[in-house]
Amino acid sequence: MIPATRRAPAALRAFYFAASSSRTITRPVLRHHVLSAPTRCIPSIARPFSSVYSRLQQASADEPPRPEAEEQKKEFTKFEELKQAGIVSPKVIDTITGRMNIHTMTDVQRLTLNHCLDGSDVIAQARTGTGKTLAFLMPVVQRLLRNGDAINDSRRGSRSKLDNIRALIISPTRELAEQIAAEARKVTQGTGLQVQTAVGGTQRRQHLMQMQQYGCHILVGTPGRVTDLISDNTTGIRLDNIETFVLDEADRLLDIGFAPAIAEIQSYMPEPTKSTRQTLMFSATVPKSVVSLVRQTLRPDFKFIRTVDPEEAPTHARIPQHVVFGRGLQNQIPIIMEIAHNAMEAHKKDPVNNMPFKAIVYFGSTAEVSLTYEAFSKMRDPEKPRSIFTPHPLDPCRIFQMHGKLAQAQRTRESQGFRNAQSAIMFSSDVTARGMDFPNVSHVIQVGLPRASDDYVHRIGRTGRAGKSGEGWLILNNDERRDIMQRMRGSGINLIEKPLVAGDLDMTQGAQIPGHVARLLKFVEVGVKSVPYNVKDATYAAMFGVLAQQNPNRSKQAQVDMMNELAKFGWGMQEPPAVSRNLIQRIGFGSVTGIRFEEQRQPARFEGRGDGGRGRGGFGDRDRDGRQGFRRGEGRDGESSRGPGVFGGGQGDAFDALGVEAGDGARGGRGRGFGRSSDRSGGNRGGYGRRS
Ligand SMILES: Nc1ncnc2c1ncn2[C@@H]1O[C@H](COP(=O)(O)OP(=O)(O)OP(=O)(O)O)[C@@H](O)[C@H]1O
Repeated sequence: MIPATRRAPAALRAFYFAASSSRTITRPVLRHHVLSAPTRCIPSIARPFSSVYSRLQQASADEPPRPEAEEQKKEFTKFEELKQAGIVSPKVIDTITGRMNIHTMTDVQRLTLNHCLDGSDVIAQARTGTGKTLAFLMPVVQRLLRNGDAINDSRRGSRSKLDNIRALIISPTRELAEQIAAEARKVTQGTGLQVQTAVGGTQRRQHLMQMQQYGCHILVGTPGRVTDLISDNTTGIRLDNIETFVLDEADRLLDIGFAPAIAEIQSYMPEPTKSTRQTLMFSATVPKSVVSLVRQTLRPDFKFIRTVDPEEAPTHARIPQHVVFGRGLQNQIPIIMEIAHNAMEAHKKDPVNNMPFKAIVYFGSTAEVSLTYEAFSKMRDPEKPRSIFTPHPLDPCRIFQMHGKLAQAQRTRESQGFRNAQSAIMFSSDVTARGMDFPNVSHVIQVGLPRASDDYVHRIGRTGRAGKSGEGWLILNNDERRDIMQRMRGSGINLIEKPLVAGDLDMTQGAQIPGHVARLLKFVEVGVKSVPYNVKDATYAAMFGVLAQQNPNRSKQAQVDMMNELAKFGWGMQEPPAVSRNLIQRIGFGSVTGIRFEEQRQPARFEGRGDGGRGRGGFGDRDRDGRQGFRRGEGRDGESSRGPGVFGGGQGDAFDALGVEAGDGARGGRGRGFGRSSDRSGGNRGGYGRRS
């Protein structure tokens, strides 16, 4: 609840709605600006930094004064020039050019700097990975240094230090907030400015104590934790002195999920009409709906700066974007494996022209992330001895996962691990899709279309950052070919179709496949079958919503048929997982056939079986020269040799029901997993038996 005194007054809200006199600066102007004489630019850019210059005369003593007339003619492209011209503090520039090794400004940095410095409200749109963070951090820091009083709080008591927050930067995710804070700490090094974080998950008390001890001039946080701290009177955190409010990934923060929190945060700040507080909004995507929203939030004379021509694709032209079609959902994991294998081989053969394989793979649900992560983590070569010393088939590529259901400590570990890895795959939900600057990501692989085309742009933007190379892959189903290709072309994205062996395989039939892919499928088989039953169960349930959203044109019956094929031939289950009848009715799948309901399950004691007890689907024996037959006869491999299990006839095993580890399918060929009774972890290991 927002305290009455802090709610935005009606007059202010009316003010937000006032007609805008903002100016939009788009790419054609930029081209002109960049390519021709700067003096012929539109006025606000043609006098770069002149409007800030007079104020800079009052800046700290280490900034040399410069003649104003000369400044007006200059256009700055190098950070060093900003120092020489006295535009930005030498300390800040020395850090950027020295410690961060960044010398030339990007378009968005150059075009927004003077507006940000002179206190204007700005909304800026620039492609992913083009340095938007520095574009807002540098002026934020410079404004604080210019008004030198910000730093003089060393004699304050611990509580009063918390009402000296001068800049608040909000980002939609914890990892992004931490990343921005890390960059802000670099930029402010040696300036005396304190940067603190307020992110959800953990460490509320610790963050507060740190703020009380060291003070806080720049607070970087997520909407939830920031509202939590400012609405709690006991924290002493106040936003009365905020000079700059930054929304990174602004379009995301203004959408329905975050908008109430952002409005609440604003209600604790000085009104823009009665103060010099500025608001800066940055994103790679600024849909029309957001432009009308920001008119309500920014001052009427805000500047809209775009370095992306609305007629051009919002993704980088240098990043090839491939699409591969699979025969069914069961082809997805083999396709990812083939992409990984091909990229690793290419790097081995020609390391100069091919980056080490480092990929982020996006899915529409957390459950799919978990399942694929489990499968890839547990892949191994069944022909090699099972030991902790046996290398993973994708070695040296490391496997990570990232989604919102992980504990914060694990999120941090996974994120750091992926950041530092030379070669890795991170299976991820959209929690990493925006803003995350993982170095040297060579591939972004999207499994199915994301919710919105803007999400596609942000996901792809995790590769090809700061001028580097990279490639995008989109994995779709055959039945989406026409419809989705048309939709993508409509949004200006040029997808290049790239057939892969693993995409064309009919995994419901015996098939002749090339040796190298057959080998990969062996690894996939071990991995997929090791995924615990509860993970497959959750994934199956989640896919009702995900698939319907990804392709609303597909009939519900066709969708369920595909999901059932996946369970059988992709996950090795005899029957698809059972789902709640209520849920199915609610989501409108009531008339679809082929869905198994929970009441059809056997009593719980018979459910204590891992996948091994049930599976007999798509992965099967291979003959010696690497050809594989997919459709198996029952009883041929480990899982069915033990009987069909809970879904196939209720031959449950008391051991299973008790959750006791009774064997190891890989070793003993008898395939036994555990299930739902007490020890689910058993399902990770058991149950895949004999192979020829
Ligand atoms: N002028 C520059 N020259 C070269 N590299 C830069 C420059 N400015 C920033 N960078 C680097 O570029 C990378 C991407 O920057 P940043 O994360 O700010 O991109 P972004 O535009 O915010 O991307 P996104 O839209 O994904 O949030 C970072 O590693 C950053 O250090």
